[in-house]
Amino acid sequence: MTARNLTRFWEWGRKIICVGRNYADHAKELKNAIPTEPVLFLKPPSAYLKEGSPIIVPAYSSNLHHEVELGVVIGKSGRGIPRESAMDHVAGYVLCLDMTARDIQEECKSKGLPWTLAKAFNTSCPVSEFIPKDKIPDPGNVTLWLKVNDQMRQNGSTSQMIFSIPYLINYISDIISLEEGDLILTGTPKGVSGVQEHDEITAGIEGIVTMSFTVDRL
Ligand SMILES: O=C(O)/C=C/C(=O)CC(=O)C(=O)O
Ligand SMILES: [Mg+2]
Repeated sequence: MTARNLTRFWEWGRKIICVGRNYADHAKELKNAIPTEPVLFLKPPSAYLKEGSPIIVPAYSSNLHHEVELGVVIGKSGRGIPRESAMDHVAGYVLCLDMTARDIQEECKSKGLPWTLAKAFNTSCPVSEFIPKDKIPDPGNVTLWLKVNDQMRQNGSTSQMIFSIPYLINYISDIISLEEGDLILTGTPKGVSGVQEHDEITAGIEGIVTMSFTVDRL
């Protein structure tokens, strides 16, 4: 695989590994305890969505939430990757939305069931264009923002992450081997809220990238 192909990594069919509750202010807004180790879940590659196509609210949900997140694109495979060399495995970044059927997630949590229906549905992972690694020299200190219909809902810095990107790469790769083209979603800052059919979501990494998606129902 060449670096050129990696700019369309979402077509490779690789894993999407998501980290939850990685910002204390978001954990608190959903009344969760601050985690002492990363909370992980997965999305399938069919969750990817590129600009130009709408986010589809799952028919079984009436409370779809946005979560803006920094995505880390893996460029070099590995398992048990030491924290010290973790950044050598990063090819670049994307801005991501971890679209979440919050009502279904609450139901799953109360029944002790996995979050698959809430997190892994088609179009649940809108992504920006690929951002080469050198465009973000310090991914631990960028501002993520998200607006719905031009109203600011989320605005936070990756400096607020509980577990850093090197920590996450080390932790995840001890459990799940990382491959070229995998994507790690690093969690969302506070301000998650509901979206409706016809809403427009705009999000950005300050000074680096912006993206927009509309919301639709089938
Ligand atoms: O535990 C909850 O109620 C919700 C957790 C999440 O949805 C976690 C995330 O996806 C996140 O923090 O980004
Ligand atoms: Mg999330």
